[in-house]
Amino acid sequence: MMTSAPDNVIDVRGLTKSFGGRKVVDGFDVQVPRGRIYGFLGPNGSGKTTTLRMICGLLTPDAGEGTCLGFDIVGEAAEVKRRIGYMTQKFSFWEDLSIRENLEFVADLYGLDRRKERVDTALQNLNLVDRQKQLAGQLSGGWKQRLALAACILHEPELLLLDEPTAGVDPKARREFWDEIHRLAAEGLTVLVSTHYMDEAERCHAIIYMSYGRLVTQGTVKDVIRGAGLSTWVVRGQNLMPLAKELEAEKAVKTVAPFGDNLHVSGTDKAALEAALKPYFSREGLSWHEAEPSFEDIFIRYMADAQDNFKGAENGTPGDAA
Ligand SMILES: Nc1ncnc2c1ncn2[C@@H]1O[C@H](COP(=O)(O)OP(=O)(O)OP(=O)(O)O)[C@@H](O)[C@H]1O
Repeated sequence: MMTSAPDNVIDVRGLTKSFGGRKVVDGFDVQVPRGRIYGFLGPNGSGKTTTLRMICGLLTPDAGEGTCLGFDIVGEAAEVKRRIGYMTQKFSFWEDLSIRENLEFVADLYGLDRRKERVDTALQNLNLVDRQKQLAGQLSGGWKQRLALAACILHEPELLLLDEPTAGVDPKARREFWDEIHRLAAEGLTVLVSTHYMDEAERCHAIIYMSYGRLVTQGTVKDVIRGAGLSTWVVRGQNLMPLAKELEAEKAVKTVAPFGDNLHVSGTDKAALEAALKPYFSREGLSWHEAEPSFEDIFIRYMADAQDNFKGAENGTPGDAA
């Protein structure tokens, strides 16, 4: 068993996993310090769920090693599972039980002591007290997701692994959910949360970006934006899509993305990008200015890079390209 720095709640190295001979996680390293919220990003199928499942002892890696909460993720998987809260993409409830009854049921299922106290605390923390008698089957997406989080924290875990917990819920419910995540982190809970939402990534202390089973970049949002070495120009005008097509054909242009009446045009070689765009500057009806790349520009860039690196891959995983 490897030793973990005590402040790193998650410390895994070289995690590798194949399904049917196809490598979906490939030598993945990650360290997450205690009390921090880490966002886990990457395109669909990049291996995030598989990684989360290896970290929490639900899936045995083919190679690599590591600790979660100081326990070996393979040899002591049962200890890891006992101490974490894992919210999967598709959580389910007993639809004809009330919110309170669902939580009581979970508490009984896991043989938890202090059942009433735990359920009351979870209801209070997730603002579910007034709705505790409502049937789970009648709840909207946002309330269901709150109930799922309440069920996840009932056993007072030290680490929460959340797999796209807010997919499909409205911005207000998402904001409330994130308020709760920050409150829990302030109490010392560590959170690793996979998401496709850029605004959620920006709410994290740091992010980890994975593509084709590999770590691409990690750090604070600011670090990641700076480290991407991307230059962005914004062009404003009407009917920009034909122009977007022209710009995409320019070698120095990595990505072109429309935002209302604007196009964000990005490249990794600042001078080459400016030289390529110069002939367009004099076109009538367009105004150009250089801008800070947005977080989304960075991710579109990384996705474009990954596609270049794995050209020929049949359905978007590294094993396909091999
Ligand atoms: N049990 C399994 N058996 C076979 N293939 C699997 C299994 N689990 C995952 N995969 C495949 O591994 C790849 C990575 O999947 P994974 O769910 O880890 O990605 P993800 O990054 O979480 O994707 P998403 O953002 O869409 O949830 C996908 O191609 C998926 O089909």
